[in-house]
Amino acid sequence: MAKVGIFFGSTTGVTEDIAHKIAEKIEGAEVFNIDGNEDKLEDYDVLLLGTSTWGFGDLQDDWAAIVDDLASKDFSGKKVGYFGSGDQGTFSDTFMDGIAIIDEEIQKTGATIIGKTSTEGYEFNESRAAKNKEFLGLALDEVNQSELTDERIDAWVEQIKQEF
Ligand SMILES: Cc1cc2nc3c(=O)[nH]c(=O)nc-3n(C[C@H](O)[C@H](O)[C@H](O)COP(=O)(O)O)c2cc1C
Repeated sequence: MAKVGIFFGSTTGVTEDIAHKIAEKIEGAEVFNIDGNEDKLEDYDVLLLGTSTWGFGDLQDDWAAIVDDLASKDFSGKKVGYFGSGDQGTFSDTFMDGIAIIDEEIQKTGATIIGKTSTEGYEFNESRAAKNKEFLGLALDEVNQSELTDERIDAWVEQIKQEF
């Protein structure tokens, strides 16, 4: 069975809670704060990377501290999925941008990206994490659409399990 590692960066705990919810649905998955655990990324076949976005389109601080190191890693043979939390109302021009900043580096590692999702059902102007009506990963908005979070997680986990 594929070894699944879930790594989050979270400033106020929102993405951390989401990481644990995802872990509950994937047998054997292990959860880590990316802060201090960057070296553990190597140990898993499937990496689920979770971040929030701060400032205007800035990566969450703990990810920002290590994101430049990612490009030098060899993740060929690994599958990588992204999940993020953001606010599509107040930050409608930079919704979920953090995911895209991580993805730019992961693209250099040889990993296969899994878990893209439709942008249908969201209302935002711009997102670096959205292309051709698809997000690079799972987009969650606990500020404006918290009632949709559980069903979005369920659907995404079912989707990525098919892609492991
Ligand atoms: C000052 C500030 C800036 C933010 N900037 C963005 C942003 O640019 N894009 C976005 O999608 N969300 C933005 N957010 C929303 C947070 O990313 C969101 O609340 C997130 O769930 C926080 O997750 P965390 O506690 O795991 O860090 C911002 C929130 C605050 C308070």
